[in-house]
Order: sequence, then structure tokens, then C-alpha cells
Amino acid sequence: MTTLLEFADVSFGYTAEPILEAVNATVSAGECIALIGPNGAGKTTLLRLAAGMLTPASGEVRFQGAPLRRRSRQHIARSIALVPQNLDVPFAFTVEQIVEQGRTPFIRALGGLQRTDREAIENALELTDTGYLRARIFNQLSGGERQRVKIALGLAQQPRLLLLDEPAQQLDIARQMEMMQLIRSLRSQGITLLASMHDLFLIDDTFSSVCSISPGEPLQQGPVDEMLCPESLERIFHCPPGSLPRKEICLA
Ligand SMILES: Nc1ncnc2c1ncn2[C@@H]1O[C@H](COP(=O)(O)OP(=O)(O)OP(=O)(O)O)[C@@H](O)[C@H]1O
Repeated sequence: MTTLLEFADVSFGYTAEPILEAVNATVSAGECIALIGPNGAGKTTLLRLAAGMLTPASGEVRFQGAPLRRRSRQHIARSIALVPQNLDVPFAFTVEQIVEQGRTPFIRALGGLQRTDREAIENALELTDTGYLRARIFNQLSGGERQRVKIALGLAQQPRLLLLDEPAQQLDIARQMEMMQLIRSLRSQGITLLASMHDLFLIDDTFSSVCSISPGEPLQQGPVDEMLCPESLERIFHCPPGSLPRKEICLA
């Protein structure tokens, strides 16, 4: 499989205190990876580094073999979309206006939206089943509706790699199932995904593999069943050995 994204010995900290140290990881084209780890381990930070929004203190993040730090924000945004946990929209923008923002990296000066931009926007609305919300004010939507619109915004960028930060957060069980169905459908369309996930029970049927970050542990990547076994989870989440139930822990 072709390597799309690569972390090569990446270290990063917001202050002198490192959050990520000598991280090595790869995301291959077509993969759908769940990123797990304890609160504060650095999942959001890793996603921001992957999107080129943060620059490593040392090491390199590469996309299709080229270091991200040598690419412009606009260039990166044509290939990689990050769907954040929270999207602050200060004005009464409609859903359609929000999703249109995904085309910003493609618009030429004074050019406005072209036919290809309109097609990308319609496709994103259709894939996320948010077309019926297009005239609604984003800030007035429910949490579940907002989640889908945020993903539509990312998809409007027509990214090779879609990064999702906690896509299932604050969703009820039915909306969580719909979100996982959406992720599976994006996966079946060949979109490469890396998503931070707290709810481990949602991972099994949807993701192709799991990547873990945990303080004091090297980053690990592996098949879902191996990564979600009790022994592995106890190590990742720093639970005492034997504390996770063996019987019904069959997450995978
Ligand atoms: N802008 C920032 N400035 C300073 N410290 C930050 C900043 N953003 C995050 N941090 C710190 O970096 C660490 C990692 O944060 P991050 O949000 O990446 O963790 P996370 O694994 O996504 O956490 P959670 O599961 O709770 O969402 C935390 O200790 C956090 O407080």
C-alpha cells in the first residue's frame, strides 16, 4: 500500500514540556485508523501536526513523501482536511455557506465558486446527508447535525486524507451508529481516514486498524483485535494489570 502520511521521529510540545516524543507512524492510502489514548495524551495535537497546523520541534511529518513544513497552508488544504472537535462560527452562517468554506483553498483571486466547486459542495452535502439542512443556521443545529456538517466542510476540500477529531463525541447511541455508518461509507469510497476515538466499542466494525498514544509508551499501530485486547488497553490507559474485565471486554 502507498504511504500517504508519515511521522518520522516527530517530537512536539506547546511549552518546554514535550507532549509527543520521537513518534513514528504511517498512514497508508485507503486505511481507516482509530487513534486512541488517555485524555491529554496528545491525540488532537497529533492530528494538528498531521494537518500541518503545528510544526514539529524535531523530526518530520511527510505527506506523499514531502515534508509538510515545505508546503503552503493552501497546498496542504487541497490534500488534507481536519475536522475539529469544535467549530466556532461567530456569525449566523447557513450550512451551505459553511460547507462552501471548504473550497477556499481552490478559489483563485476574484474567481468565486466555479462549477467544480459547486459539484464538490453538493457531493459533500450528499455524502453526509446534510443537503436538507443547507438553509439552516449552523449555530442553531443539534450536536449530531453539526458533526455531519463539519464533516461535509472537510469533504468539500476533496481531501486525500480526512482527519476527524472525536467524530462521535456528544452523540446519542443512534447518532453514533449513523456516524460510524458515514465513516464506513467514506472508507468504501476510498477516502483515507484517521480519527481520534474515545468510545472503543464503536471501533470494531468501522476501522481497519488502531493507533495508540500514551504517556511514556511508544506509539503503537496494529490490528483492531490486538490493540483492543484487555492487556493492551491496560497498558495504553495505565490501568492496573487485570483490572479490565476479561469476559465481556471482547471489543473486537
Ligand atoms: N494550545 C495549547 N497550549 C498549551 N498546551 C496545550 C495546548 N493544546 C493542548 N495542550 C496540552 O497538550 C496536551 C495534549 O493535548 P491534546 O488535546 O492533544 O490531548 P488529547 O489526547 O486530544 O486529549 P483529550 O482526549 O482529552 O481530548 C494536554 O496536556 C493539553 O493540556
